Amino acid sequence: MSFVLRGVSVRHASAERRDTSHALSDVSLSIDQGEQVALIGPSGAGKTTLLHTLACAHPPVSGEFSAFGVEPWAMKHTERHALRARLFLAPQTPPLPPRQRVVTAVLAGCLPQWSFWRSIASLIRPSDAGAAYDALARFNLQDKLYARVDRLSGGERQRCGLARLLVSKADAFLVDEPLSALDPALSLQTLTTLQQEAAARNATLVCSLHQVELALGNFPRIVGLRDGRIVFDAPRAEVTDAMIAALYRNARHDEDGDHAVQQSPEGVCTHC
Ligand SMILES: Nc1ncnc2c1ncn2[C@@H]1O[C@H](COP(=O)(O)OP(=O)(O)OP(=O)(O)O)[C@@H](O)[C@H]1O
Repeated sequence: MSFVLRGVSVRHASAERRDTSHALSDVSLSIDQGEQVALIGPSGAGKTTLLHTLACAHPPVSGEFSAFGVEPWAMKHTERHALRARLFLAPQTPPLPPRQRVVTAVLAGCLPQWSFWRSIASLIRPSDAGAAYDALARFNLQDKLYARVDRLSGGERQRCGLARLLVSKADAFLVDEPLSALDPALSLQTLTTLQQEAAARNATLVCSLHQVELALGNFPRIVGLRDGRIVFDAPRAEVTDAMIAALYRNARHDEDGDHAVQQSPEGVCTHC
């Protein structure tokens, strides 16, 4: 089992003190090694928080959480650090130093398995440019190997961040909205590459997506989150249009207070 959460609640350390709500509330979830799971839900639902919790970045305020059979928050800091090397968290906006060459940025994905001295040496002369080239080629970015990161487009930067994941040796890929800067054709190609890599090494893939169609069309298991809670956790064949509509229903009222607005997953008002 990759991850087990039982009644997990998470509160952001930077949340306002008077704000007593939780970013995740009473979340229970089990994810097997090698499973591929899509997280969907409206903005602010808690998808990123859940991914960060799985990556051992946020300690739960209550509940039980284990990753690969151990409890990260009961471990020593150094042990937890070692555990994190098995988890690759790909944020929506990858933290790539702007003046760095793409090759160096991609090879940062190897740092958890490299020695200190090899890591330092690779900053001066990339120690495995071939691996970076191969990873970039899977996203059609091989010609950017020696480009500077700040000369990449948003979509290229996003795929450069994902190429890091390919060179890592992680056992779980935790990927936050990997397609937000990509056009539809590139989105499908990028998602396919991620899924193929996860399947080839039996890595667990948990991926948050705003593209509900892509989630339903490509992932065997769908978890719907809203207001920090799991609304449904089902095989894709069991996810109905009504479940999706309820997940994204926006019950806010306009200024007159009498016009309930419903939003589709793409944020288009379907009521008017
Ligand atoms: N650093 C933070 N400090 C305080 N509250 C936060 C922080 N990050 C997120 N939150 C709050 O936690 C809740 C869940 O946010 P989260 O980013 O996990 O949602 P999300 O589903 O990933 O949203 P989106 O689809 O917009 O990225 C929201 O209410 C958000 O305002």
